[in-house]
Amino acid sequence: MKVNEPLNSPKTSNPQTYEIASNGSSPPSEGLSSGVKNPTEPVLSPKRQMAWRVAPTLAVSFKYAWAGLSYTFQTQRNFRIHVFIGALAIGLSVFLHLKSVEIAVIGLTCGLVLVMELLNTAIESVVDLTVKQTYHELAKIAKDCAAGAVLISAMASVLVAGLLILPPLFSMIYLSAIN
Ligand SMILES: Nc1ncnc2c1ncn2[C@@H]1O[C@H](COP(=O)(O)OP(=O)(O)OP(=O)(O)O)[C@@H](O)[C@H]1O
Repeated sequence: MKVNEPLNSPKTSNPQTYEIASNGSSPPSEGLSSGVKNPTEPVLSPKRQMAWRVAPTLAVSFKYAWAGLSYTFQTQRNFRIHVFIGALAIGLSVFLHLKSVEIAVIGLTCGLVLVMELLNTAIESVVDLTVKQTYHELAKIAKDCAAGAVLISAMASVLVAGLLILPPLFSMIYLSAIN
């Protein structure tokens, strides 16, 4: 796609043009060195000029991350259920003296479910921000796919728990019943 000078730049009699790659990536900056600004620059700038606010320090970044976790915990029932089940699974793994690598796999799987829930919440918020209370087929696809991602991760965690936790748990219950 041919792109002329950015809208906010002064018009010249011989406007320079550059090619935007068909895959959407930005053109090389060397070709823009003669005063023609790349219109995508504010978006791609490390300073993120499109952002309303950028966290100035690492501590502030953590504060915002905690705010996201806190929001999701308070508003999403499924997230609270997954936190509870995850804590239970890791607690049981330690109680049953599973191998370190097994506890690590269970921890990673529980973490994956929580991450998916957080991303699901983020996507829901962006979709609601975009379409508000109107129906849109693409909004439905975005939300349904995000919910599907959570479902897949939850099913994987059930499989992992079934393989790693249930056998030693049942043998412990069986042994304590016959003794
Ligand atoms: N703006 C919209 N346009 C079209 N369909 C929508 C829209 N908003 C929601 N939906 C449909 O309603 C379903 C439920 O929406 P909701 O916002 O509660 O997402 P959800 O993933 O079910 O939420 P949660 O993860 O909290 O259970 C979506 O999966 C989607 O199919």
